[in-house]
Amino acid sequence: MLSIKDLYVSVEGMEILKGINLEVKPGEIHAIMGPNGSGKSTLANVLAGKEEYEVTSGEVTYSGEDLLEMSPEDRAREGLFLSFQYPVEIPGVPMVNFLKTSINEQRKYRGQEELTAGEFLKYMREKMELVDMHTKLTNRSVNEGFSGGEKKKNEIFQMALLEPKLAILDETDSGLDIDALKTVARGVNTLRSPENATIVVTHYQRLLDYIVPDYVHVLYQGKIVKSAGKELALELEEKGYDWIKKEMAV
Ligand SMILES: Nc1ncnc2c1ncn2[C@@H]1O[C@H](COP(=O)(O)OP(=O)(O)OP(=O)(O)O)[C@@H](O)[C@H]1O
Repeated sequence: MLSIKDLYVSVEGMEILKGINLEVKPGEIHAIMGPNGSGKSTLANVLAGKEEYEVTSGEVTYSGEDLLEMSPEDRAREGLFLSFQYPVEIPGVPMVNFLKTSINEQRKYRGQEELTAGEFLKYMREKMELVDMHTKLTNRSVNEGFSGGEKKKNEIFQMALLEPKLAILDETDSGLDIDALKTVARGVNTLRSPENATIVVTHYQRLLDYIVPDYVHVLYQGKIVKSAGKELALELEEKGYDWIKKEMAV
């Protein structure tokens, strides 16, 4: 589904990713952990197609296509979803309009009929239940005045509606209370299928109690320096990153 080969990325002339290699197959959940500033969000942003990140070398293939050649819009239409570390507010754009447009854009691209207002509302209500979303939020402008946790939950709600092939969740757990964390995990787990994959960027093992990854990778100084099963997250929780830094120094 996603194949990253020797990816180098710079921002404002500074090299941040220094040779990332990662293979994600359908059905898999990968967790990316690592110290602050190691390049986790940069990786997520490059995959989403954010402009200020310059790919200086390497390849990224998504469903057999060159992802780096695709516009951010086409990436989204092809089923790539990124939840941001800091979701943006879009004042004046009602949530319902935003979501309906997103869904229908995707359906048009896939040659499917657009949903009518009634069909969309029915679909939206189903998904609202799944992630415990309130109409007091869906009746407002996108993310405007939402609390940190509400923004995160809203991202998962959008994900549940769009049913992406590959979801990249950047620090979805930050700012969530324990009940919201479980709700978010339920949303992610419901989407889990042999056809879909998820990459979760997180600092804390606790999220991985609920979204159980197949692989955990440690990103350090722009490279994936360690990959293992879910037990690696427990080891990191217990020991921190110093032992990995020491191993790298040797
Ligand atoms: N737009 C930018 N301009 C300048 N530097 C940037 C930019 N984006 C990222 N960086 C730098 O790149 C490095 C990696 O940042 P990134 O946000 O990818 O790290 P991270 O692993 O996600 O960190 P955290 O765990 O703190 O969220 C940092 O030193 C950061 O300051």
